[in-house]
Amino acid sequence: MGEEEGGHVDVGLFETKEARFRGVYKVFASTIFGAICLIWMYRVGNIPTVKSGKWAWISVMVSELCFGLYWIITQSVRWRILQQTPFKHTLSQRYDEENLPAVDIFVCTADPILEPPCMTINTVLSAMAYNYPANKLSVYLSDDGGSELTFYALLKASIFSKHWLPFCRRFNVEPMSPEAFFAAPNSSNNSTEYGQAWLSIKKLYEDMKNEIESAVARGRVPDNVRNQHKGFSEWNPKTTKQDHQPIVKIIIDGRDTNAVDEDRFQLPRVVYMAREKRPNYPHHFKAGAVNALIRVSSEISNAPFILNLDCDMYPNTANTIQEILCFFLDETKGHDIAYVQFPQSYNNITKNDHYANSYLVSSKFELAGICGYGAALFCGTGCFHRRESLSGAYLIDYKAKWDIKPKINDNRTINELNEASKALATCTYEEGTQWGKEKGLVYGIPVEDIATGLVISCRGWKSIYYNPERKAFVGIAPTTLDVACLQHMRWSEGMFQVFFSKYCPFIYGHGKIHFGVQMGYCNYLLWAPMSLPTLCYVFVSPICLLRGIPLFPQLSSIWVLPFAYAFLATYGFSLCEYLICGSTAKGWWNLQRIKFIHRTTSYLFGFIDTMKKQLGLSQTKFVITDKVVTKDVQKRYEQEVIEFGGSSIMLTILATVALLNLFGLLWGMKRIMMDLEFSSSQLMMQITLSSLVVMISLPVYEALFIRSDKGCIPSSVMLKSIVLASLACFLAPFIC
Ligand SMILES: O=c1ccn([C@@H]2O[C@H](COP(=O)(O)OP(=O)(O)O[C@H]3O[C@H](CO)[C@@H](O)[C@H](O)[C@H]3O)[C@@H](O)[C@H]2O)c(=O)[nH]1
Ligand SMILES: [Mn+2]
Repeated sequence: MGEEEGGHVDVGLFETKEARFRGVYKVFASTIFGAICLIWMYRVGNIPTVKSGKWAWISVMVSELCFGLYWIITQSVRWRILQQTPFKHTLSQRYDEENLPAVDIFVCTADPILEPPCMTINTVLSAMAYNYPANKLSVYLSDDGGSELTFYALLKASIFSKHWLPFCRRFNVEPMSPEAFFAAPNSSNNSTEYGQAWLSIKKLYEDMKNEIESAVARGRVPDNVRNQHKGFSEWNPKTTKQDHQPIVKIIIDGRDTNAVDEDRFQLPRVVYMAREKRPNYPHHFKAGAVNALIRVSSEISNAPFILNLDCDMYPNTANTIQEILCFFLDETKGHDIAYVQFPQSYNNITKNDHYANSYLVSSKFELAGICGYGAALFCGTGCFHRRESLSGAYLIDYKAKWDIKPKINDNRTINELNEASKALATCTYEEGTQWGKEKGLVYGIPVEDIATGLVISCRGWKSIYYNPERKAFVGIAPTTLDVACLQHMRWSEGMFQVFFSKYCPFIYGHGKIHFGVQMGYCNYLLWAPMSLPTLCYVFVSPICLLRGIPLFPQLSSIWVLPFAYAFLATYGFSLCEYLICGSTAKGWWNLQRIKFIHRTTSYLFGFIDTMKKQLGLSQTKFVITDKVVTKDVQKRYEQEVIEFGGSSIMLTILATVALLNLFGLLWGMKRIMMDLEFSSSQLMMQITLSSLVVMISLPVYEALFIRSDKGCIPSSVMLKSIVLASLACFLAPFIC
């Protein structure tokens, strides 16, 4: 039964294959579903009639109802996992350079301190170095920081590109990001042509990097440079991140035949944009930036395909554009495709991934599983869009227009183009228009990407999730718990807001997207509320343990089986999935810890913030993640030591849960040892649960009581959590 043949679904420029063994999985999943139903039956049938323990029982029952329903919702993404294979060679046979469509690449940055300009230009340089006809390639940098430092860095990068691009071309360099390339161990040999070129290009890079970094350290660009480029006249002492006029500067003009590299090959177009910002106008964060880019680029190059990138996510493979064109240009199915999303990968993951940043299982199975129903999640970066789909078109109205000619014959001067574009990047431009609603990225939600992807899918478009063997885009993952929690808080909050908004997949998507996609979205949209049942479980169970109130069947009862089976089977399966992705068992254990931490802290605050927003008590915000690490922190990161610190409320909750379960465990053990008459086996499952929490919290105890480095938990948090946990023990008789 079950083993399905991985058959060909179609032929053309790309091929789709279904993963095997899904039939076996369906049988397995039904056994778990059976166990969940039995657990629910047990709970409903055994509600205590006496007062003591009744509410605890009911709260655990409701939690289990939530866990069960959430498990059911997450099933759709495991039923039809698709793998895509593009045929680049067929593409190159059918399309010569002349016929290939133009591509616009957007890079977003928002703060020269949190996102160092050197990092940003590495992304720009990698994008410029795509192995793609330069006259068809334009790179736009949106600078929401409105910083002359970023502009300066981009100017420097445009000069360096004249050497870097030929170097990449000559030696087929990958990754095309100079920083990543030089950081990788290399076997350069000074005597070879490559060795010589390597040395001299490295020196050029280091010089440029030093100049940019020292300007950033001083906080301003050198005066002599300022006089060399008239672009700097846009900045004056009053210019701030929140208050400045629109700035658009074409740095390399794609039409200019003199804009060539040292091998006299044409350079791709490079444009700097800082949209207008005024304190009394909402700017809608990244969504606002991308929408301004969509308009500005339509004025300058108007390429039919757009690649969206975060400043920290650099292109890692030179032929990616050819690969995605295989999807878009496929004769039979290509015209339905709105976007092609790649997984997010990071280059700073440690061996056992102690912040669980690699999202291995999501990337390999879940996201590919949603694609099984014809849709992909838009994840903000590493995504190629068809311009029309991003500008609000419905599939029905769309006529294949990919062969729109790039605007090479535009006779306007650079200045005229700059000025015309500026008008599209003002604060007032969007007033009374459909931008942010029907057009472009959706406003008002901190995960603009997820909401936008959903809206596009509901307009009839298909989308593809493509996970190639070699990572196509590589970024920087958070290196402290604080940043990781902030990011997850924004995500969980944003996604829960989508659930609550008019974009709720079950309502907005009803009849427009497959039910499997609706469920697939909810896998992520419901992170925030799932914090409540988790917290209930890890608070109520140890408190009842302290009071000697059993919440689970005793070991001799047959009802233990569904509990044990549901637990062991789901976690066993999750471990297998993780190991199949090629990581370690310790990595899986770390993932469980981080999930536990997020569910008890980040998601709780994400939930609270969503509620506040629903009640009109707070506004949408987007906290940018810090991409800079100090040496000290970097060292602990490499040693896989968790960097606590940051929000003390989150840490207090975390420490209180850890201590409460420790108390519960010790007390429960004592009960068993002292009171043999007491049916100790009734408490065994609670003891097991608390010991699991204790085991997973070992680094928390360590950070509370043993560590003394800067990444430990501060003593004020320690005191607060001891008081809170003791109070909970003390109040236990009144709570349960
Ligand atoms: O006002 C803003 C705020 C952010 N950004 C840019 O948005 C990107 C993502 O910001 P980051 O702080 O790195 O957030 P992440 O959590 O790493 O980003 C993920 O999640 C976001 C939604 O929460 C998506 O927008 C991103 O594409 C996705 O990579 C960065 O390039 C920023 O420069 C702006 O351009 N303007
Ligand atoms: Mn990021």
